[in-house]
Amino acid sequence: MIAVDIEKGLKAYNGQQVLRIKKEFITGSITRITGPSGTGKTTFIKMLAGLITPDSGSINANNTIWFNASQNINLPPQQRHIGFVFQDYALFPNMTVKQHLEYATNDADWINRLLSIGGLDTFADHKPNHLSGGQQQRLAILRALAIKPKLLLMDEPFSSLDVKMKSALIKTLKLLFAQIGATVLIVSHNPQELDGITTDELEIG
Ligand SMILES: Nc1ncnc2c1ncn2[C@@H]1O[C@H](COP(=O)(O)OP(=O)(O)OP(=O)(O)O)[C@@H](O)[C@H]1O
Repeated sequence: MIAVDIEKGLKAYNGQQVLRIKKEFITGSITRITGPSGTGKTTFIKMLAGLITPDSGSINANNTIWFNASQNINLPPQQRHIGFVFQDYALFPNMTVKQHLEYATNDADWINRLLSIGGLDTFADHKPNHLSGGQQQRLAILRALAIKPKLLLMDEPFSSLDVKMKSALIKTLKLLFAQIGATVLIVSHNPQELDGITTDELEIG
C-alpha cells in the first residue's frame, strides 16, 4: 500500500493555490485521477515519483518511507522503482525503440513480449522521429513497463491512440498489471476510456 499525506503550494497564474492530497492506494489497485486542467494532477504524480518535492507531509510505500518532511527524508526517483509515462512521452531521440527497452531491462523475452503488446515489433529499429504519435505513446508505455515497476504512474497515456487500439491495449495492460503486481495511477480526462479497468478514483480540485 502507498499512503500519501502531502501539501504543495502551486505556482498558479492567479497567485498561490495549495494542493492537498491524503489518500491510500491499495497494492494492485488501478486509480483514475481526474479533475480540471491546472489543478495539480501532473504535479501530484511527479511528487510520488520524486521529481517534485512536496512542501510538507509524508509518502510511505509498504514499509519504506519515500518522503517525510519532518524527518528530512526524500528518496531519489531511482530508488522508488517507479514506471512513469510522461504526457509528452520524453523519449530519447537517438535511441531506437528496442534500445529504449534495453536501457531499462536486459530480459530479452520480456522486451519481445512488450514489443508485441505495443504492436511495435516491426518498428524495433526505428528512432522516435520515424514513429507516429500513437506509436511514440505506446513506446512510452512499454518503456515504463520494462522495469516491471511496483508503482506505475501514467499521465494521459492513451490520448493519441484510436478507439480500437486503445480498448485492445487497455484490456491487455490490465492483465499485465496484475501479473507484475503493479499499483497503477492514471491521469485521464476521458471519462469512458478507463471503464472496466480502474478500481478506484481520485478527484483533484
Ligand atoms: N514544481 C512545481 N512547483 C509548484 N507549482 C508547480 C510546479 N510545477 C507546476 N506547477 C504549477 O501547478 C499547477 C498545476 O499544474 P499541473 O500540470 O500539475 O496541472 P494538471 O492538473 O496536470 O493540468 P492538465 O490537466 O492541464 O495537464 C500549474 O499552475 C503549474 O504552474
